[in-house]
Amino acid sequence: MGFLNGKRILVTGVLSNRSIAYGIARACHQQGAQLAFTYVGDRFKDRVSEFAGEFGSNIVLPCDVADDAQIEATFSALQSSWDGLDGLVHSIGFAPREAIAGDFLEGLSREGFRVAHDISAYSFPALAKAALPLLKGRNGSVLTLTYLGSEKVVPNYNTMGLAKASLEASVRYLASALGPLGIRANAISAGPIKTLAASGIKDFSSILKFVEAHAPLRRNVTIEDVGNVAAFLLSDLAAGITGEITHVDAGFSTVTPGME
Ligand SMILES: NC(=O)c1ccc[n+]([C@@H]2O[C@H](COP(=O)([O-])OP(=O)(O)OC[C@H]3O[C@@H](n4cnc5c(N)ncnc54)[C@H](O)[C@@H]3O)[C@@H](O)[C@H]2O)c1
Repeated sequence: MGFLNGKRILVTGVLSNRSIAYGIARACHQQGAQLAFTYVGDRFKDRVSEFAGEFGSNIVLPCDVADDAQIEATFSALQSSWDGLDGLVHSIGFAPREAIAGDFLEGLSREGFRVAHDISAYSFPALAKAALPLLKGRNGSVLTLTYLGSEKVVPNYNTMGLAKASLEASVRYLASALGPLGIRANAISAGPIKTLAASGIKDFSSILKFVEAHAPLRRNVTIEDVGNVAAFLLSDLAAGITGEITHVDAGFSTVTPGME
């Protein structure tokens, strides 16, 4: 028996066993949740199905958030397995490579900005909207993943920092829109973790070293650290928390590096 016993949670964004979404799925499974998963692109279907199997799930649905029709189809398909949803995990981010490398203005383009915001920011409220019929009446919640680069300048994060700022604003607007229905919206601002998405960011390993040297806990966080907080935020233990950005970053965002 765990604190998510009987809860049904849809997890997007599992791509590898290093994905933050994988850590979230594991923690939710350990706390007794039933899980469903999405994947992008047919070639990843088998891989995500294997991960789903690890967590006792056979609900694995295609969902490319760039495509409105796929978003709709995901929730119609989910409805044929589940009559309701208690949690939605949005663990999705993408920006074209030139938008997350080097000089901010050199890498800036209308198309790079559009894609980063479309995939990494718009998709969260869009998924929440599509999930609403299933979420209604169950006191559930929606959760996304953000990063410090929205609040402060982080080298190379560039256009993605702008997209994350938009994503964080959407958490507050979603909290306000969904609150009267008893549905909560939150984000975790995770410290840097070596995942496939993170490897797209230039010089990511130097960020990991810097955080380890300066964070109050003198270490980087893991997908277990993030997963455990996600499970808590998705549960009734967090019934009074909404519109909140919770930092799971070993305290890094609280210090002025070099002056700690
Ligand atoms: N790794 C970090 O250091 C870190 C820190 C803070 C926040 N985050 C955020 O965590 C989230 C998950 O990233 P991760 O680090 O686990 O990397 P990851 O590469 O494991 O996951 C990124 C996911 O985004 C999905 N995705 C990309 N384009 C998509 C699309 N069009 N439709 C649907 N899904 C799409 C990928 O399939 C993948 O599953 C992202 O929002 C990322 O910005 C990561």
